Amino acid sequence: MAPGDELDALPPWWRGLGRALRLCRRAGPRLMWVAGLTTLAAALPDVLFAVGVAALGRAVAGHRGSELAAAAGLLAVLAAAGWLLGTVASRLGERLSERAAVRIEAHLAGLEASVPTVEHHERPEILARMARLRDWAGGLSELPARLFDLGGGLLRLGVTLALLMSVRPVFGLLGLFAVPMALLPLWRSAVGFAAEERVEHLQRRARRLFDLGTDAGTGKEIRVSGAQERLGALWAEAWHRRNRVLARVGWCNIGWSLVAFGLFGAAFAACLVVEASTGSTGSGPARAGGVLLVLAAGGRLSGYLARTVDQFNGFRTIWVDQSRRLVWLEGWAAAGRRRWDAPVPDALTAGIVFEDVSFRYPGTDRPVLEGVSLRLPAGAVVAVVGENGAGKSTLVKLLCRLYEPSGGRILVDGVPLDRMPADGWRSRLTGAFQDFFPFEFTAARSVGLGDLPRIDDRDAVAAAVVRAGADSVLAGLPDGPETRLGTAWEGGVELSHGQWQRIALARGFMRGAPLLRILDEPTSALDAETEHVLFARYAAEARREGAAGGVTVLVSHRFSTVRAADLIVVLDGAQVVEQGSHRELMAAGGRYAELYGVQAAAYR
Ligand SMILES: Nc1ncnc2c1ncn2[C@@H]1O[C@H](COP(=O)(O)OP(=O)(O)OP(=O)(O)O)[C@@H](O)[C@H]1O
Repeated sequence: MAPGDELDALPPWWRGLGRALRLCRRAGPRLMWVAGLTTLAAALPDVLFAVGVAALGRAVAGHRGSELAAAAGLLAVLAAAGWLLGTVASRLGERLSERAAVRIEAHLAGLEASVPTVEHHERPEILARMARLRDWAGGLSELPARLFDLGGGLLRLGVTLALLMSVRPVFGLLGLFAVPMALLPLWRSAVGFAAEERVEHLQRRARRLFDLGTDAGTGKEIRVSGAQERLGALWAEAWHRRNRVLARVGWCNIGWSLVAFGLFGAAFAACLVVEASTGSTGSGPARAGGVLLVLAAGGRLSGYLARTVDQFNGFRTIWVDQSRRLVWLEGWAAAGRRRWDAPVPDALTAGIVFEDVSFRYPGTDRPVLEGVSLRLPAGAVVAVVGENGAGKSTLVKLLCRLYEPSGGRILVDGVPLDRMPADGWRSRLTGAFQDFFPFEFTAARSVGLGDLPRIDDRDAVAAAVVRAGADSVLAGLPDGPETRLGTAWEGGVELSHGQWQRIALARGFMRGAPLLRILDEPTSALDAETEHVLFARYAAEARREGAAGGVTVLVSHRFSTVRAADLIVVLDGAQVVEQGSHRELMAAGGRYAELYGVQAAAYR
C-alpha cells in the first residue's frame, strides 16, 4: 500500500514479532543472550523456595537439628541467589531496553520523515496509528526483556506444578482451576483495547484543546476572543467522556476477576484440607513436609500465574499491537518510494507541465484543483494569482511533492515527477512560504538552514541575506548574525512577524541554481513597495540563473508585483481560467484585467 491509498489492515502478528526482535537484537546481540539466560536462571531460586520450606517443616516436626540447619542454609542460599540473579537480570534487561529504545526511536523518526508526502499528517486514521506507535515506542524496546520475563514465568509455573504433583498427581489439577484467571486478563485487555481505540479521538481532542489553551502561539488570539473558558470546558468534557467509557470497562474487569480468583481459592483450600487430613506422603514429619510443600507451592501458584499472565499480556500488547504497527509503517513508507526509477535532471530544458491535474485533500470530496493543464517553461518567472482559496498554495504544494495529484500528472522535462525520488527533487527546490516557520536558532543558522550542507558557511549566508533584503534585520540585532532568535532562549531576541519573514526569505535564497524556486506570498507581511522591489530582484536573479533552466513560481495578491512575470496564471473555481503575459491578459479584458483594475483603482 502506498501513501495516498486506503489504509490497509495491520500485517499478521508473526511478522511483527520477528521484525521487532531483530531490531532490538541489533542494539546488542550479546547483551540480549546474556540478559535472556540470566532472567531464566533468576526464576529458579524463587520456585525452589517451596522445597526448602518443606525440608524445614520436616526437620522441625522430626526434631532433627542437622536437617534443620541444612534446610535453613538452603533457604538462605536460595534467597540470596534469587535476589542477586533477579537484580542482575533486571539491570541487564533495562540496559538492553535503553539501547534498543534509542535504535527504535531513531528508526521510527527516520521512517516518518521518509514518507514522501505530508498527507499522513492530515489523515486521522493514519495519525492515530502513528501516534500510538510513537507514544509506545519505549514499549517496543522492552519486547525482548518481556519475552525473557515470560519465559522465566513459564519456567516457574512448570516447576511449581511438578512440585505439587510430586505430593499427589491430582494436585496438578490446581493448574486447571487457575486457567480462568489466566484467560481473563487476555479477554479483558482485548475489551480494554477496543474501548481505548473507540475513545482515542476524544483523547486527541483533549490534548489538542490543551495545547490550544496553553501554547504561546495561540495565547494572544485566545485571550482576545475570550475563548479560554470555552476551551477549558470542551477539554474537560472530552476527558470525562473518555474516562467514563474506560471506567466502565475497569469495573467489569474487577467483577470478573473476583469470580476467577474465588474459583481458584476454593480449589487450593480443598487441596490443603485433603493433604492435612489424609497425608499422602506419610505421617508425622513427612506429612508436615507435604502440607508445607502444597502450601508454599500452591500459595505461590496463583501469584506466579497472575504474574505470568500479566507478563504475557504486556508482551502481547507490544507484540500484537505495536510490532505490527511498526511493520505496517515500514511497508507504508517503503511503498511510496518503490516507483522512483527516474533521476532528477541537473537542469531543465523544456520545463514543468501540468497535464489535466486534479486534486482533493485527503478525507475531503471537494476538488481543489480540477483539470489543470499548464506549461511552466524552463527559465520562466511564473506568477499564480486568484482569490483566497482558489488553490494557489495547493498548486505549489503539488510542485513541492508534499501531496500527489489525485488525477493527471506533472511532468518535468517530459518525465513524470512521481517517478523521481521525492527527496532528490526537493533538494533542487528552494522556497519561501507565507506559513514559514520561525526557527529559533542564531540568525545565521536560521538562514543557513535553507541549504543544510552550507548551514555554517558564513559567506553563503551573508549573500542570501543581502539577496533577500534581510541585511537591515541582521544589522539591528545585538550580536548581528550570531544573535540567538526567540525569547524562549536565554539572551534570545524576538523578531516582528515581518522580520521573521525576511529571515525566511533569506533562507529561501541559500540554494543556488535551483530547478524550482517557490515564492508563496513570502512577502505578505511587507508593504507593497518593498515586495515590488524584492520581486524585481528575484526575477532578475532567476533570469541570471537561467543556465539551469530553473522555474520561479510566485504566488501573490499584489498585481503590481505580478505584472513583471513572464507568465501569469489565473486560478478560479479550482481551474485555470486564464494564462498569458500581463499585456496579453489586459488585452483579453477577462478576469485578470478585472482584478487588476479593481486593485489599481484602490491604489489610486
Ligand atoms: N490541508 C487541507 N485540508 C483540506 N482542505 C484544505 C487544506 N488546505 C487547503 N484546503 C482547502 O483548499 C482550498 C484551496 O486552498 P489554498 O491554500 O490552495 O488556496 P489559496 O489560493 O492559496 O488561498 P490564499 O490566497 O488564501 O492563500 C481552500 O478551499 C482550502 O479550504
